[in-house]
Amino acid sequence: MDLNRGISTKIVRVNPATNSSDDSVNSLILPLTLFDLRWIKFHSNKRVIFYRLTDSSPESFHILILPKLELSLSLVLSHYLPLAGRLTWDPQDSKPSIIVSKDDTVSLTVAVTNADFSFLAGNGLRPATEFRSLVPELTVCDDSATVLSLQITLFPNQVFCIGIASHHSVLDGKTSTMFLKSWAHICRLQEHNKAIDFPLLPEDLTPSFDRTVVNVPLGLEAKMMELLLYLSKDIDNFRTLKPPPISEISADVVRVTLELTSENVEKLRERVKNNSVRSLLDLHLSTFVIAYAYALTCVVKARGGDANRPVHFIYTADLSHRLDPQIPTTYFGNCVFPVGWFQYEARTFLEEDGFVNVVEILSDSPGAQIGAVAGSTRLGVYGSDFGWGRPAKTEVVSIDNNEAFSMSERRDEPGGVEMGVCLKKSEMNIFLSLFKNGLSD
Ligand SMILES: CC(C)(COP(=O)(O)OP(=O)(O)OC[C@H]1O[C@@H](n2cnc3c(N)ncnc32)[C@H](O)[C@@H]1OP(=O)(O)O)[C@@H](O)C(=O)NCCC(=O)NCCSC(=O)CC(=O)O
Repeated sequence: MDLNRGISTKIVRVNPATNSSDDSVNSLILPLTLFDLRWIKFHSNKRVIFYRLTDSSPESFHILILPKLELSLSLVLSHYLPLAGRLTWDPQDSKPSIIVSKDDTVSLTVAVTNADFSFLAGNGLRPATEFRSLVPELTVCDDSATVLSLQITLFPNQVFCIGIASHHSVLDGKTSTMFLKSWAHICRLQEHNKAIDFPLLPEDLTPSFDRTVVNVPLGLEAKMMELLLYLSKDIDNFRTLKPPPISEISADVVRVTLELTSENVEKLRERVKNNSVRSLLDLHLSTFVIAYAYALTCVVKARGGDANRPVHFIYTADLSHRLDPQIPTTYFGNCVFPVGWFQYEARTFLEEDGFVNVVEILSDSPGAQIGAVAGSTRLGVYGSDFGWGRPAKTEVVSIDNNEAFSMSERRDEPGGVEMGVCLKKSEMNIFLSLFKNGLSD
């Protein structure tokens, strides 16, 4: 593993805890639904979450904290068994399934680094490449892929981070955050010395694996496989779980974290109301639309270039409460689907009213394709407390290669939005000046 700044690592395999009197944790097959299938050839979602410990030394991290994290991981995996399994596409099957076998484990990399936490977990400009070494890879081959891979990295001065790589066809943002909160919940029980052999999870964190709740018309899955074939860049080798190759991240790509306060959002909202020719009833002026339209307009303007060049933009919608019947909030699996626009040219964004134009577009009904906003302000990722306080910072690492934004709630204030953006340094400087100046206009 290429690790910056003197990281040392070891890899441990964590198995789902089994009750010695119960040998039922043997094997499990979980089919993919329509909403899972859309993501089978996607690159893994990668997130890193930084925690600041209160009173610890590297010794106590290894002696006390790491064992608690490992034990609670093993316990939580017994509730989330599919995460120990593999996405598997057998030659005789028309679609992949999740298969868990008796001795399946999750890979946990344990690393120690002397990188500067306050720099990496700050909001300023940071080389995007530095985050790669904090999150492990999934193992993917043509007919099989691991579902979850974890890394815990200890920094100097009582800080550690958890890096999570997950397969999008198994976990969407809601399910992956639920898993994280469940792990944190069980770890907190250990931390408070309430160690119980097999702790139950609260109802809102107990995953439901019942696939029959996804009630979609028969035949849509076959249509989805046709769509994937159509979108595949390698039609001759369609039956592979390997995602299309992506180019290496260039060394001049930098990451920044931006916040829009509720006041910023309100001001931008007023700007749309005052400048749009549309009736207010035709505008969807949510925080999400305002933030996405604003940031995207600044990115397109920062790149400049030919006003006729196409600009494709996309987001992912959670359909769980939009289906009839609705899907329970504890359902384990994807309920998200990508929504996108492909017919616009850069000029729409470059005009003086570019931001207002994009709000109007996002207010309309969509077409469909891949996603470019990772995360959501609704997932509550800053609520994942393992017993040492809320995260100091979270980053979606995987936005560094697909021009996506990440979104989450703000850590310290209600309302507004925290966004992550990765751009080449030269574009980033222009983007930041547009973003900041636009808020003070
Ligand atoms: C399609 C959307 C993005 C559109 O969002 P909008 O906010 O514009 O529109 P909306 O109709 O949903 O909401 C309108 C207003 O109601 C509020 N609102 C609605 N439902 C809410 C809820 N459950 N909790 C809190 N607020 C809610 C919104 O905050 C907003 O108010 P206000 O204006 O005040 O905010 C969203 O509905 C959605 O589906 N979000 C979830 C997307 C998601 O799950 N992403 C993760 C993808 S997977 C992924 O990325 C991988 C990973 O993370 O691992």
